[in-house]
Amino acid sequence: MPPDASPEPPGGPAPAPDAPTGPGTAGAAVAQRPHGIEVTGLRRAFGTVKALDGADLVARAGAVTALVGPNGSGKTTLLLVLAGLLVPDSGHVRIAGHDPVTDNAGARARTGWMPDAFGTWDSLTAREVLATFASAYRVDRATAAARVDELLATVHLSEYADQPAAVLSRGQKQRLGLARALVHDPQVLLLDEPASGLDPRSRVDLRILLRRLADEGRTVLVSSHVLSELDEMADDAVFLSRGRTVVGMSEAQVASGRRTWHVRSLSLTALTSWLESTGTTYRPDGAGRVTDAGDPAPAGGVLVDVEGEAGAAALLRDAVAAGVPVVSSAPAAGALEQAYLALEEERR
Ligand SMILES: Nc1ncnc2c1ncn2[C@@H]1O[C@H](COP(=O)(O)OP(=O)(O)OP(=O)(O)O)[C@@H](O)[C@H]1O
Repeated sequence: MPPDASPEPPGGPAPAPDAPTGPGTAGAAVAQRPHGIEVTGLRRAFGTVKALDGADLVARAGAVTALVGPNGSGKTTLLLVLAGLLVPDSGHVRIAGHDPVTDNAGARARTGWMPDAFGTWDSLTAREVLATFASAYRVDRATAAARVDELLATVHLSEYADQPAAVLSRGQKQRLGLARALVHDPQVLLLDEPASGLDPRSRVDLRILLRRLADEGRTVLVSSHVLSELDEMADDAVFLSRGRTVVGMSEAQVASGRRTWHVRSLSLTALTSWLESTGTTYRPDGAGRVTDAGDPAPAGGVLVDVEGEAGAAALLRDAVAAGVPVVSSAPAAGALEQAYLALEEERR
């Protein structure tokens, strides 16, 4: 049996979650909900390798938080500890107010975990896989049957409901893994590289679903190497490096940092002359966008570093006021990617 496919959480079956969504109960449940994820000073070593070396993290309820870091920085180890599947050496963890070490069942009842590769029992049908997990989480039969059908539809697997999981493609298994993570209506979602193996349509669906789950008041923590994807879905970001949190940022902080913008003009000469006259440094965009080698005023673009979105707005305003025929001005890369690269640069 794959390690992540255990139907029964370690420490015994989880009690039913305390976040009912039925009519008349949701408001009270939301009001009582403890908030998000809190991690302080988390350490976990494998022999001499310090996978987590004093990591701190806060992920808010009602928001999608991106967990970002290079290979081997400890993201999966952190998610395994949060999911109650790995005991830390030291540190403090709260999942919706519950400690996964001292109250493993309580924490896991409130946590939906999607590993980077979802191992299923290949002889069970997709419906049976979800029903088995629902039963392990003590979801009552009638509720479970309805929720399984609803989740299969949500992840576009209804037509495979009665097919053995063995026939599912990698991307379809990922989607089944996402449904599995949601089967007990958890308050906190932990997703390790959820988009890997998904086709473009499924990635868009995933983004919309995660936004909806956060809007419902859940805490969503998602790791991915595809920063452009995280950019589009995350409200906050936590950067991990060598087992430590290097920085936690809100969306507003990420947007206000120094970033490279790509500015394109109908006349490259007019643009570069104006930038030089204002003392603004720029770099060629490397795109070879000159439209006509013989054109005395070819169109083209440059890269300019500016302070946040306010700096970009000021640059555009001043260029247009000076008569530069600007046709576009946009970030050269996503905010998370630029923040990540800047941090990497600092660490060298
Ligand atoms: N079970 C294990 N036994 C020994 N070392 C481990 C184990 N799990 C993780 N490590 C080590 O701990 C460090 C952190 O690994 P982890 O998988 O948490 O990183 P990651 O940020 O998820 O990496 P990636 O982005 O490549 O998935 C790495 O040096 C890794 O080799």
